[in-house]
Amino acid sequence: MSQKVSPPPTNNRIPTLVTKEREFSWQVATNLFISFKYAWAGISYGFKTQRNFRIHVGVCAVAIALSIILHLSPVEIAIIAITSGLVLTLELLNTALESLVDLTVKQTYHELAKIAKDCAAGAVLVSALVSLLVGSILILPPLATLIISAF
Ligand SMILES: Nc1ncnc2c1ncn2[C@@H]1O[C@H](COP(=O)(O)OP(=O)(O)OP(=O)(O)O)[C@@H](O)[C@H]1O
Repeated sequence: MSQKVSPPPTNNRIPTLVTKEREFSWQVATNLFISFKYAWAGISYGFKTQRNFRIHVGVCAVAIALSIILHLSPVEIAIIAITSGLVLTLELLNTALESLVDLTVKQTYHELAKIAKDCAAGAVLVSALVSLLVGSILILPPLATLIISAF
């Protein structure tokens, strides 16, 4: 089966897409404070609209709190913080990608839209499972010791 292949972009077309002015953007943050404001708006949108994001925030907060209460080593706490941060980051990227797909195809079915959304959701799931595994390995033994010693 033959497939149509587009030619590579010619050199004189590339610079228009890579200018500092970002002419295709509707608005550009003018300073660092405004950039933080928009980043916070994204996190806030994720928290308000995505049930999975709220669940992950809760689970990550409990995992980090437990690792501090159980006096895990700084490296162990850092590992739990990194894996937690990865899950939350991927959840926000998943939300961003969902919005982009919806913006592109609206309410029409498209096989590529399905692949994009399924893969993004899969990335979140992989990170959540790894995070669960890491949390269980580091938190469960000292937690079990604490519970047993209490009886
Ligand atoms: N335009 C589309 N074309 C084809 N399949 C789609 C389309 N929109 C959604 N789907 C399918 O429906 C599933 C659910 O879509 P949705 O937009 O809720 O994404 P999601 O990643 O499951 O959402 P969330 O992360 O919020 O649970 C997608 O994983 C995909 O398989």
